[in-house]
Amino acid sequence: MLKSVVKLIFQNSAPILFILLLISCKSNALQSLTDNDFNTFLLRAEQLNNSDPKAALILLNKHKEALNTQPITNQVNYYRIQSAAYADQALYSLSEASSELGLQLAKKMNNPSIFIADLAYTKGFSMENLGDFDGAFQLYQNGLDVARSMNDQELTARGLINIGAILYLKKDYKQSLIVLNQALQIADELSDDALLGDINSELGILYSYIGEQSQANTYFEQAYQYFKKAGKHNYALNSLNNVAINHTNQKLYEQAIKVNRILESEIQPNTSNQFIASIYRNLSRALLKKAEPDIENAYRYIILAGEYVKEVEQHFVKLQYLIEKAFILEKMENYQEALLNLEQAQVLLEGKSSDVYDTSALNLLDLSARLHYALGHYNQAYKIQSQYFIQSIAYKKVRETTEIDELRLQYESETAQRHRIILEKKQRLQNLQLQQMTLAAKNRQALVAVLAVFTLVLAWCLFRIVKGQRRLIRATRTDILTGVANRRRLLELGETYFSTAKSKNQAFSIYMIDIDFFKHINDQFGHSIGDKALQEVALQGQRLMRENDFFGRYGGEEFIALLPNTTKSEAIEVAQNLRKNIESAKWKTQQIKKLTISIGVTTFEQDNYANFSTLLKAAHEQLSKAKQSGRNKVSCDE
Ligand SMILES: Nc1nc2c(ncn2[C@@H]2O[C@H](COP(=O)(O)OP(=O)(O)OP(=O)(O)O)[C@@H](O)[C@H]2O)c(=O)[nH]1
Repeated sequence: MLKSVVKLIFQNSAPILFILLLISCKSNALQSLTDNDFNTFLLRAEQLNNSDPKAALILLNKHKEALNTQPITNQVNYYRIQSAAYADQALYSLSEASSELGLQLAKKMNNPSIFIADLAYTKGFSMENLGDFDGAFQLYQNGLDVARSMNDQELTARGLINIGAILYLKKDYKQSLIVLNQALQIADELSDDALLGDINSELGILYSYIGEQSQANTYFEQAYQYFKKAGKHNYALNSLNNVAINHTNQKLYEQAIKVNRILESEIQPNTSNQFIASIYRNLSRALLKKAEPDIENAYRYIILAGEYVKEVEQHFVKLQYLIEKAFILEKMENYQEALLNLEQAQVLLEGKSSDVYDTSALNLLDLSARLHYALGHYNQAYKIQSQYFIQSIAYKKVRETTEIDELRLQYESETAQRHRIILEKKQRLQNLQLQQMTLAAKNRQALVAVLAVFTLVLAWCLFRIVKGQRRLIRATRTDILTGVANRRRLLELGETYFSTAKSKNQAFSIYMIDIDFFKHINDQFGHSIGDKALQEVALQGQRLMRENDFFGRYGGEEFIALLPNTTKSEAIEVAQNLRKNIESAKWKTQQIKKLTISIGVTTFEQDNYANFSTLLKAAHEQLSKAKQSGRNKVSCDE
């Protein structure tokens, strides 16, 4: 079965070794097999592919001679398994060719078959990895049509996962989120651990793309657990690799190093080049960036990674490797060699217009300008820096048009950050130009004009940065629908209140609040009335809490209240008061005659809970108890 969504794939040794093995096995090939024997062998190959794709390929090749005598369905099935095994070894060109053979043969079949969907996904996956996103998207869509027409839920979910991945690669994050959630719904119904692992992986990557790194980590960790449950060791390790990359993205370099060391110890002779390269590249990056950089080892690992990158087919991996290496060489003050690496990277970048290359292109320009500056090529540095400035603005614009509001703000902050860095660099260059121009007295007037423009741009950009950051802070803390604090803000505050309570030895209580039978409101009056009800409850909830308490929306129809310096008995009293007031409230939304809420209460006192998340979990449990005991109730911990 194709595990199409995992981006870093395993179990591949050098293709040359693999070809030698194929040749050596050829002499043992069976000349002919009965239909039944052939089917049994295909089943074995498919099972083997789960644990060792390389061995599966050897087995498949052993029976290649018998293929021509087989019915068409068996032949198609053969290519389906073979192409999946190639993809699992990150041998994408071979996988693409094999799945194409399967699809050609499938045209001759009398009945439609789910094999076609599988083959289309595999071919699409290989194309995706080779950089052809549009082609891949089309194939995923074809496969999905087949899966749907045959009413195959698992394959439908796989199609959605594939499409979700292409969507985020094409920066359509909102649509990607929607499609992945459709897949999640199916996977939940099927309780399919492997599928759930895949979806969590993809959601992790999507969240990481939109800058929600801690949420991304949660998804990667969940993916790890699902894959372990599904017995997919390699995929579980892949999720761990994603965790490590995420740590690096979050600047948690020591943690990234720790996870990478675990991954390093898991490298086997048949681990894929792509995966080994990824571990070494990530280690190198973390070693370079940690508080006390270990440049020597960072260089050692990037060189090691280079040995494996050579064998990797993915253009993008090769490109990133060259840029990463140039970053290290810069730190080693080996500017010339760093530039040589960037020149090679530039060659790889040429003709690539896909969005995926945007950040690499920006990194390349940024570093290149720095290197030229360090080498004293000031004009060149200035030119490249300006190019960087223009491209990063264009990059920002493309993003702004395609994203939902909150995401856009996220990027505004990133762009503002980039602008700040550009400004700093521009300022450095400006100083430099100043020196040059001072020497050339004739150009003094021009210099003044340039400086004036720069100053204006500088002031304008600073103004934008401050404005953008303020807006961002507000938006990232507030729930869009109700205007009260959102989940992120609540969790941040909860952690703070918890540590204050712990250090001052004070009590701290929290409520987990849920509207009873809220689904009925949506079902009866529609979602927009449901939304209004949520807004009103949020308003009332905020109003009915005491001055120092904090009330916000946790998500869906769930709210949380944080009550610092509040003992259990006080908390219960306030909760009952809140519950009664909601029960008897008059609602502005006419359709709502009456609403009740259930409240789970937990109190931290005398170190009874280790941290905020266990306190929150306990409040959730109490909420369930309140629901079970009839709703419109307050339940508290012992
Ligand atoms: N209108 C609206 N509905 C939402 C929103 N978020 C979640 N919901 C709905 O809230 C409902 C929650 O339903 P359930 O979890 O089944 O619970 P319930 O009907 O409140 O019943 P109990 O909690 O068991 O008392 C679902 O129908 C969701 O679609 C939202 O932002 N707006």
